[in-house]
Amino acid sequence: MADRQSPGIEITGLTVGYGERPVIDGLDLTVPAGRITTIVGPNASGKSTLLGAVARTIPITAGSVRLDGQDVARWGRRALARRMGLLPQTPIAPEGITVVDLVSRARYPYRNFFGGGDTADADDAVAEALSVTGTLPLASRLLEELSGGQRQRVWLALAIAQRTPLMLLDEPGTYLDLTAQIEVLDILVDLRDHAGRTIVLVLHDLNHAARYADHVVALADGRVAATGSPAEVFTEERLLEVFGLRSRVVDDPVTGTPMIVPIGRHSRPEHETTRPAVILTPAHDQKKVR
Ligand SMILES: Nc1ncnc2c1ncn2[C@@H]1O[C@H](COP(=O)(O)OP(=O)(O)OP(=O)(O)O)[C@@H](O)[C@H]1O
Repeated sequence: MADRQSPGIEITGLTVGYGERPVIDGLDLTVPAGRITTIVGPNASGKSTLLGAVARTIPITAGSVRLDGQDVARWGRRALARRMGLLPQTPIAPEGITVVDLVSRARYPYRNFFGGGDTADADDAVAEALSVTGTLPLASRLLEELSGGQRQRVWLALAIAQRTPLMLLDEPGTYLDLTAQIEVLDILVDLRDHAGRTIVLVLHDLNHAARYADHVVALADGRVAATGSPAEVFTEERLLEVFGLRSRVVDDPVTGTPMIVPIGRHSRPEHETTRPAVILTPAHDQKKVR
């Protein structure tokens, strides 16, 4: 499944934050090579900060991130960008850029100082990325004129066109309808299986994480609260502990992986509903019915 180029990540003693107080303090974590790892956790638990620290878009205070056993801090920008690509939660594009021009920027790390020197298959990489993400028909459109979901697909195309052995994706399903979210996750499985990529993605949808992850990392308050297979991490006890979420965990009828059924304050099994339904009619004429 994984080719020899797939890097695993080894994070040791990672401390990172934005001011005085670190968001992540002394975190140790191993991410397996050639697998899909999902990072889950409540809002503000440090998921994006962790991805940013791995990709070096956020400076770290202490600790190390090693890829293939090598400290990424020693690599220059281009060398790093040939090994890993980060799709952030809210990527920023220059104004007035077309889809094809934006996706072509993925090839920047392979060009030399004069703008040449990319591998012969550069055009293929861009065309293939546009094709698998369904954005080929949008190629000549301006990015700012696209819908949120179309834009999200274009950003994914950019990450794919970079052809890095390690892909870091922060909520790649944002703005996408359910069919498109599943399609994106299926594309990531293809990239793992056929291109041997190591994929790390932040997901809020725990059922998607349970279905698609080989490995799950649950963060809480900047620390690793649980790590392991979906079956190991997604238990009713852990979900309560990490997310404060009451739930039932059952077998997904399609895949057999854990399926999380949340219990809200107003969730009651139908047979326990004893209150009579109220038919809303003008106030003077309300009837209660069984
Ligand atoms: N640029 C920033 N400057 C200052 N504090 C920040 C910055 N970015 C994030 N933080 C803080 O760091 C903490 C972790 O944020 P982070 O974005 O990593 O969480 P997250 O788990 O990805 O959250 P979410 O699920 O809401 O996207 C939060 O308390 C947040 O307020």
